[in-house]
Amino acid sequence: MAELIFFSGTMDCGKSTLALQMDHNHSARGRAGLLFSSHDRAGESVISSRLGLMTQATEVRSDTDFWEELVRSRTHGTRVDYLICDEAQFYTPVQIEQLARIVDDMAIDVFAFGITSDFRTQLFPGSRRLIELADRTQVLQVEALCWCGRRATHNARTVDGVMVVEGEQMVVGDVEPSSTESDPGQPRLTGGGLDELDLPAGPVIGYETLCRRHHMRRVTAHTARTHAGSDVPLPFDPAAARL
Ligand SMILES: Nc1ncnc2c1ncn2[C@@H]1O[C@H](COP(=O)(O)OP(=O)(O)O)[C@@H](O)[C@H]1O
Ligand SMILES: Cc1cn([C@H]2C[C@H](O)[C@@H](COP(=O)(O)O)O2)c(=O)[nH]c1=O
Repeated sequence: MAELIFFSGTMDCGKSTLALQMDHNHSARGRAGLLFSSHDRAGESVISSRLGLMTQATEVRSDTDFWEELVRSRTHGTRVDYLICDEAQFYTPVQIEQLARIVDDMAIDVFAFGITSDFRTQLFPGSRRLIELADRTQVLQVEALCWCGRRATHNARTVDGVMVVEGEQMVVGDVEPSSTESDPGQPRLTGGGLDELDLPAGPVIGYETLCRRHHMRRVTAHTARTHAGSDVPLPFDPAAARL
């Protein structure tokens, strides 16, 4: 029986790696798959993993109709047994419904990968629809960690190193290595969009995975280091933080 499975987790927990591994394992057994992604950090029409793997994929745009895509593929005689759908948080709810219909009416497996919530801890509309419709939602086993060592459950956005809780829901970007204060290679925001070629113009946008406690208290690795290096107490009770 075909299934719609949503593999979810925070940023940087290995979703794209798993997406490429699943494609490899299924195709190695003679199954035929189609790969999709949307706004991958590495550019258009690819699925890229931080482990260095990168594979060509069809870019999902706001007007992409998965049902039409599949009908077209089949009309051209292409066999399709499964779909790999990365960055699924960026798909529209209607596109998620198309994926569910493909599972039920065409008996094609759909493996979707994405983060559930944004930097404000609110569900992406596409992820919400996936949680509502998926046969199974599977949280990835590999856990991203908060700077405090706890399991990271939330994604924080930083602007010029400062955690923010307001702004556009979608800004493509990467997690900052916690050891660097300011990475000139990080994406910058210019005029409402992301433009890596125009580095000096806008603020530096970064992401960091945090536990809920530190997300709610807005304590990033940088904030914690700053406070640890001074006499200023952390903005919370350290005894409570150990709980
Ligand atoms: N240099 C490295 N050595 C080993 N593992 C790494 C390295 N860099 C990244 N990873 C692994 O890759 C994971 C991120 O994989 P990726 O598929 O890009 O994540 P996601 O798609 O969830 O954002 C990290 O959690 C880590 O486990
Ligand atoms: C939290 C959050 C993330 N994003 C963007 C940043 C990245 O481009 C992707 C997530 O990619 P990953 O492979 O899971 O690391 O989503 C965003 O646009 N808005 C957010 O709130």
